[in-house]
Amino acid sequence: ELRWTRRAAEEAEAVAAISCSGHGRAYVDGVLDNGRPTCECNTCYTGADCSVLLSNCSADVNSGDPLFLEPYWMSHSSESAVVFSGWHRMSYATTDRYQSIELEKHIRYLHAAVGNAITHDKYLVFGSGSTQLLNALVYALSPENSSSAATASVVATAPYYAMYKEQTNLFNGREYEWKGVTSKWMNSNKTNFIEFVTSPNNPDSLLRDSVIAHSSVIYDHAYYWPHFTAIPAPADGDVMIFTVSKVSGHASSRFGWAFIKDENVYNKVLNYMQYNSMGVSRDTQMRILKLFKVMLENIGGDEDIFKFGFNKLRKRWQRLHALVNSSSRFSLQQLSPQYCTYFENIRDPSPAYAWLKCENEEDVDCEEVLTKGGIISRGGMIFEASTRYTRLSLLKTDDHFEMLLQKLKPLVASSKE
Ligand SMILES: C=C(NCc1c(COP(=O)(O)O)cnc(C)c1O)C(=O)O
Repeated sequence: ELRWTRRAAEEAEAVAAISCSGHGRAYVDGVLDNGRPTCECNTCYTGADCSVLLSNCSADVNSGDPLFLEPYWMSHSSESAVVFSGWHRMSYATTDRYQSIELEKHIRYLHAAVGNAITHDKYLVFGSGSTQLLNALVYALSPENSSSAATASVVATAPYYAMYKEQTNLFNGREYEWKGVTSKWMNSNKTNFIEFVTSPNNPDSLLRDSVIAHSSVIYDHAYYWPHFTAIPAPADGDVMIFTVSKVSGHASSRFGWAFIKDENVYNKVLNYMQYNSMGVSRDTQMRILKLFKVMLENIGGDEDIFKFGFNKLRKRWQRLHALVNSSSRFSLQQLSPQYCTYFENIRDPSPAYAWLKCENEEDVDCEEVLTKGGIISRGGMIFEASTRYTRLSLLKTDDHFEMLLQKLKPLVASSKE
């Protein structure tokens, strides 16, 4: 017999029943209109119920907002819901590391089930988003003192995820300094590098490895899941970062984790977390635990989230690829079918992002070419690549992807011989 949870359950179900015409969402914490949460519409849709399609509205495929997984969770609503009591875990910490023991266990179970990482010989630290762990690890891998000779040089191979540079420069620690792209240092006898390696890479989705000998490497495996790539073998880096934003799609829950082999590096990251935020929200940890339990229960079955994500992204990639290949104006990164140890077969590409190149001589600024055609993308400059490239996110809703194709068609057609 439900007692104190009934009102919360009734409220959540009433809001979930607000349809927003399938082009938006209402949330329990949404802005109220006459006491009822309003619909928050997908790009280009408006009206009280998101039923109005704005004319001349741009397709926004800029951010890697992982809404492609929203339908999965809506079809697993009862298993994935969580109710919080008003007194749930009010204490700052019930363990010395602010970390849920059960969530630690389930993260390791998930990696073991997917086979994308070796974790038994590594320490595990949580972050508020993997974004928080990026600088925690730069700090932990930098020398203790700040004598300039020992300052760590932080680098990445272009094109790279801009956060690495922007965050390192903003935090501007005495022990480390952003030193640009790896190509500048390939034959240098300089030491003390910290190299960010994103695999699969953002923006081009290619699998990568370190290129600077003897560097401390931060492997960012945000996308090393079967949704986005074949899993040829489990990753086994000394420092590996993952994020719930891309594996379950819950970007706004702000939860990431790092596996760290070296105990000293691990302790320095814990120290950083103590002074930066005193851990990650336990509300978030409880929610993520529930989500991971659902994912683990469905591994290998018809409701496997990785099957869902892979099939969705593979179809999107195939449709985009066919359109782009129908003329010579644009080209995409080359991705080949590859054997995947998770699906135990050779699988098609299903990248998170399309790395689009403008091939016509006059189209020197590809982002601008698309902007004029009504597509908001992320230009190559941000990734320290040529302006001839721009990134298209394939991670958003069906509305976003369909609008992308609709706006891209006339641009592709405009150069058909
Ligand atoms: C959302 C986007 N990137 C998220 C991201 C992140 C951020 O993850 P969070 O856990 O959501 O903070 C980390 N690493 C890589 C390689 C990423 O691409 C984007 O590029 O649009």
